[in-house]
Amino acid sequence: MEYKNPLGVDIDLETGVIPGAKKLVRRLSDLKGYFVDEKAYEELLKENPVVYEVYAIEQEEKDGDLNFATTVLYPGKVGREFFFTKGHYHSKADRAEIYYGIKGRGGMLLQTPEGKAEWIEMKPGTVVYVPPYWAHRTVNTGDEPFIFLAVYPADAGHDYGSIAEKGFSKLVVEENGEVKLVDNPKWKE
Ligand SMILES: O=P(O)(O)OC[C@H]1O[C@](O)(CO)[C@@H](O)[C@@H]1O
Ligand SMILES: [Fe+2]
Repeated sequence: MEYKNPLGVDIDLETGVIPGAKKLVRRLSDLKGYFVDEKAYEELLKENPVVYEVYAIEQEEKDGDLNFATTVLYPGKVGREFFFTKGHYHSKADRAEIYYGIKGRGGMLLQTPEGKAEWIEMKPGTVVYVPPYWAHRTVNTGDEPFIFLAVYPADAGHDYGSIAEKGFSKLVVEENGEVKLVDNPKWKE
């Protein structure tokens, strides 16, 4: 029987970097059509800031194996919408996921395929259980990088389709200095 080698790796708790991980960078230009305020999007696109970076250690997409990744989600807004990750369902829809807050302030927006949304605030030490079938997006509501770890089935996959098309049923915005969940005007049942 051939066994894979165990791995121990230290996450840099200040920067979120995982040594030896695959790095993925998402700039504002990778998020075209995701933010509601298109005018504000076009304006900020002139700087095309990095919105988030992912450091992932991923296995072959086999049932029963696990991936883990840190995401460094930078502070910022497009109009009144806080910076967020694209958000996705899993290609194998019944795969769950665990998130763990490492640094900064933010939260997770989750939603069922029917559009029922939940918001879970996250700070260092928060563990979030993402149940099977729920789409999930992380949002930086603070003014420093929001860093978290995610552990997910190696065969979960990422289904971006319907979120890229319709977004989530709720937006996470700043209103009078508060974090508010408001209905997404673009959301069509
Ligand atoms: O894939 P998204 O929605 O852009 O999120 C960024 C990353 O966050 C994770 O959910 C966990 O780090 C990755 O699976 C994903 O690629
Ligand atoms: Fe996921």
